[in-house]
Amino acid sequence: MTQDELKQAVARAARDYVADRLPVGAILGVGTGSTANFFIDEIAAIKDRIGGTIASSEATAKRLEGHGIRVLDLNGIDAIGIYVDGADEIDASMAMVKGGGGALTREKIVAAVAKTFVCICDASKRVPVMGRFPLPVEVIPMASAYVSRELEKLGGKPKLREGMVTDNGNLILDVHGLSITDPVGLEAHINQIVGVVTNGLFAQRGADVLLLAAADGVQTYTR
Ligand SMILES: O=C[C@H](O)[C@H](O)[C@H](O)COP(=O)(O)O
Repeated sequence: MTQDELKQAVARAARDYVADRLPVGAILGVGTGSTANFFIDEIAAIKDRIGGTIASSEATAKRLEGHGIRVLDLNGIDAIGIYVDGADEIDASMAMVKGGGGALTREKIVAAVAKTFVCICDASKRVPVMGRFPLPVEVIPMASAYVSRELEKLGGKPKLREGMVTDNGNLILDVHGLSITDPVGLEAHINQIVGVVTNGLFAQRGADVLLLAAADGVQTYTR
């Protein structure tokens, strides 16, 4: 199976998960990226039972609206039942690296509000130790050089993502060369550097459910 076929399979499994578990009329959080895009296309078929969605990026909002799926303002709602999103890496503790598409901050906000975080991935994303995928860090533009120096002190090699401005008007530093053996500690440590908006480690609030697609089918893991 190609990687796209695996993404399609896991997106279908996530649609079924939502159809089974999200109460009719409840709010669904929707992630960003190529796997999330397959999921958005799948949920068009069940849009009448979804009360509305919270999008984790402008691109996701546009795709949802293209299917006639209602996109709401997070400030107008107080609960999200399920949040479905992809990841760049996920480890055995269900901690993730996210932000390959630059949407990490809004994704982290939606994840914080959601009752259940369902991560959807193909099997290539599951790793024993995270860090091979460069860790994205969203920074306030005027602080990018300072934050880079601070990240170097942690042993990383930050690289400014060329041509990328986030939906929030900020920059992304991709930190190479980390071996993330303490995801919770590293997430907290990087987030306290002045000028960092947030980093792509989702460890303090990891996934609750992982739907993982491999050639022999989609497996479900729970935290
Ligand atoms: O900012 C992007 C998100 O964190 C994505 O969920 C992540 O990069 C995975 O994307 P994809 O499904 O395209 O591999």
